[in-house]
Amino acid sequence: MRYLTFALGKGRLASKTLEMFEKIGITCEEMKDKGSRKLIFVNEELKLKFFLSKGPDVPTYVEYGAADIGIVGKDTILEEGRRMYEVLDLGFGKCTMCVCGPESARELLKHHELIRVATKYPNIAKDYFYNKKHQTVEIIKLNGSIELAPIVGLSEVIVDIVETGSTLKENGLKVLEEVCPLSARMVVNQVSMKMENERISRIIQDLKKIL
Ligand SMILES: Nc1ncnc2c1ncn2[C@@H]1O[C@H](COP(=O)(O)OP(=O)(O)OP(=O)(O)O)[C@@H](O)[C@H]1O
Ligand SMILES: O=P(O)(O)OC[C@H]1O[C@H](OP(=O)(O)OP(=O)(O)O)[C@H](O)[C@@H]1O
Repeated sequence: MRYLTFALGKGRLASKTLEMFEKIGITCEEMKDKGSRKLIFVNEELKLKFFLSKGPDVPTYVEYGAADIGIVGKDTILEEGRRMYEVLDLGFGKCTMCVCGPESARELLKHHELIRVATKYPNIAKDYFYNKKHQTVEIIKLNGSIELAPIVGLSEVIVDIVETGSTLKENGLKVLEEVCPLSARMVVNQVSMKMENERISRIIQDLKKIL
């Protein structure tokens, strides 16, 4: 039997992902060592391999078949646009993609003014403004601390993830429009879904029972 390989993001979703797999008997003791710098873990008995990558790289590993299965946020799926099957909404990592800014930007959005939009998610922002709202905007890609942009005058608004809303609140910004709800998803390589259908379907069925 060949190894079934899982790509997991190193960030926020990691601990909930491991908890979820543990509930259906998929475990890897070694992975629980938080201090470890190891990136690949093997469960010889179950013939499983897990590796830890940056969240946005999970779809890349899955599309190319370096991983059979990935666990990743819906935001990353939308942003990366990779060819793979999205098979399950895992129900954790819930948050919302939003257009945010100071209250004063509400009018600019309403009147479809040519505004600047700072974001870590340029494809999601483009799709929202161009395809859904038919509004021309200038998109500026940032890599983090997105809330800074409207405060320092880089952009009028941002497109970013809102979970509790505290980052917005502490920086005097508001949700102006909601783009889409997000949560963690299980994704599967298209060839693996055929070649390893029995094992993968079993995992999906087991997960469905506990979700
Ligand atoms: N408050 C939040 N901020 C960001 N992401 C969140 C939040 N709550 C849940 N998520 C989900 O967790 C996923 C992983 O978030 P994380 O912050 O670990 O980033 P990442 O995708 O690994 O990227 P990076 O390493 O560039 O920060 C996100 O893609 C998103 O779906
Ligand atoms: O609504 P909240 O609960 O406050 O969470 C949302 C914040 O968390 C994320 O940032 P992250 O911590 O990943 O930092 P970064 O943007 O600097 O990478 C996101 O980009 C928001 O800034």
